[in-house]
Amino acid sequence: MSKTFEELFSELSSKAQTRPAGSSTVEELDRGVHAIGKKIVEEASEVWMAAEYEGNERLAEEISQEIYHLQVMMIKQGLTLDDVYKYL
Ligand SMILES: N=c1c2ncn([C@@H]3O[C@H](COP(=O)(O)OP(=O)(O)OP(=O)(O)O)[C@@H](O)[C@H]3O)c2ncn1[C@@H]1O[C@H](COP(=O)(O)O)[C@@H](O)[C@H]1O
Repeated sequence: MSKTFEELFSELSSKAQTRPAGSSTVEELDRGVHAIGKKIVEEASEVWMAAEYEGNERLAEEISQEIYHLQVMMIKQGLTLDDVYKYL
């Protein structure tokens, strides 16, 4: 099911609070900043490779994953959307 950036952030924030069993977000938050940072870097390289070699469908998917991991980092560190938006 598709969602907006804001809807995803709201969903992930709720999962961080309620910690439902089986949530990949809860697992990633528990792995910590170092592990989340590695996912962000890994996905960044996948975005790059998709743009160069794999076509726009794959690129869109990789960008969605990067957005997801960036949002997990925001939540881990207690950032709000406005904390980031103020720099846009
Ligand atoms: N959008 C995402 C999302 N994007 C990425 N991921 C996680 O990131 C992992 C993908 O990382 P990898 O790139 O290592 O996986 P991969 O198999 O190598 O994938 P490719 O890059 O090769 O395509 C997945 O296994 C998920 O754990 C996501 N996990 C959850 N969401 C959404 O977050 C919400 C909450 O999910 P849960 O916390 O699982 O309930 C739901 O709306 C989900 O759709």
